[in-house]
Amino acid sequence: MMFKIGIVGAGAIGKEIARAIDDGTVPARLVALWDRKVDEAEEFAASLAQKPKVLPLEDLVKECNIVVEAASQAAVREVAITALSNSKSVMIMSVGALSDKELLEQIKALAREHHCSIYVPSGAIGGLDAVKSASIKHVECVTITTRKPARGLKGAPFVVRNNIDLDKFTVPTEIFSGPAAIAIKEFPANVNVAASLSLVGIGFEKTVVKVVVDPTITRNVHEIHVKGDFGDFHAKIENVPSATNPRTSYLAALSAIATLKQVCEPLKIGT
Ligand SMILES: NC(=O)C1=CN([C@@H]2O[C@H](COP(=O)(O)OP(=O)(O)OC[C@H]3O[C@@H](n4cnc5c(N)ncnc54)[C@H](OP(=O)(O)O)[C@@H]3O)[C@@H](O)[C@H]2O)C=CC1
Ligand SMILES: O=C([O-])CC(=O)C(=O)O
Repeated sequence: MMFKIGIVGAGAIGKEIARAIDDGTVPARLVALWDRKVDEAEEFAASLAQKPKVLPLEDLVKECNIVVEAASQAAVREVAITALSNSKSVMIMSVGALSDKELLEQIKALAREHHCSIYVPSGAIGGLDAVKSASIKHVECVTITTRKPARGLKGAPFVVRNNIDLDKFTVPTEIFSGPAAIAIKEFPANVNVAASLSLVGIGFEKTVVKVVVDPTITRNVHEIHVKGDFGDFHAKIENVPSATNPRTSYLAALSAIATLKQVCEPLKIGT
């Protein structure tokens, strides 16, 4: 069966995924895409060989069998519920939205009822396979420290509300430390990775997130530490920011592409 994919959100991640389907990296058809900037989406769609239609969510969902959300946390509810209610699987990039337990339970129930899947790519981090395995037994603590240059944190609600002038920092400075449940609301476009980590590990309340503004780096760095019955796990990734959105690491788009490839191919590797 040739998978038919629709993408909601044609920004840094959505466009990269679209190009990977268009050039055959993902063995599927890109049937439709949607973005609230409709004119830009039309122009982008026309630049692709597969000429996907630009359709609002309700229509897009009817055309495809996998719906990709690459828009925003606010879009997740509508995208996931519309897709799953129409018996279409969904891949979610704005994972922070799943800290809402009711929403998570609702979409899991819909997926079961309609025999569909909800895919959450590893995004901008590595090591979720190990954390998932470790979590079969007792895990004591999970911490993720996210370091970004000032431009990678601009506009975050925590930064805006506290009037933090990110450009004034001359040395790496921790501006936030707290549970993932709060971090993903305060930094919705910066720490979706902490949501994925919470979902596979010890949950949104116990996972600790630290956010550091670092004027000495140009990359988005995530460091993970996990301790449990299995031993200790340390991982550090230094991500190149995407060309069009400095908050988003390039690896997040590559991870989405790799996940779609895995969905479309028979061989599944990794925990
Ligand atoms: N899981 C992970 O590891 C990672 C997840 N992310 C998350 O993935 C998502 C996509 O990231 P990215 O591509 O960099 O973001 P961009 O801002 O580059 O692109 C998102 C696009 O979707 C549009 N959009 C937002 N809401 C809607 C909506 N309700 N309906 C239609 N279009 C909408 C935006 O329009 P407008 O510009 O008008 O808002 C924008 O064009 C973000 O939520 C981001 O935080 C990012 C990095 C890593
Ligand atoms: O891309 C990154 O480095 C991480 C990110 O923005 C997120 O998880 O929301």
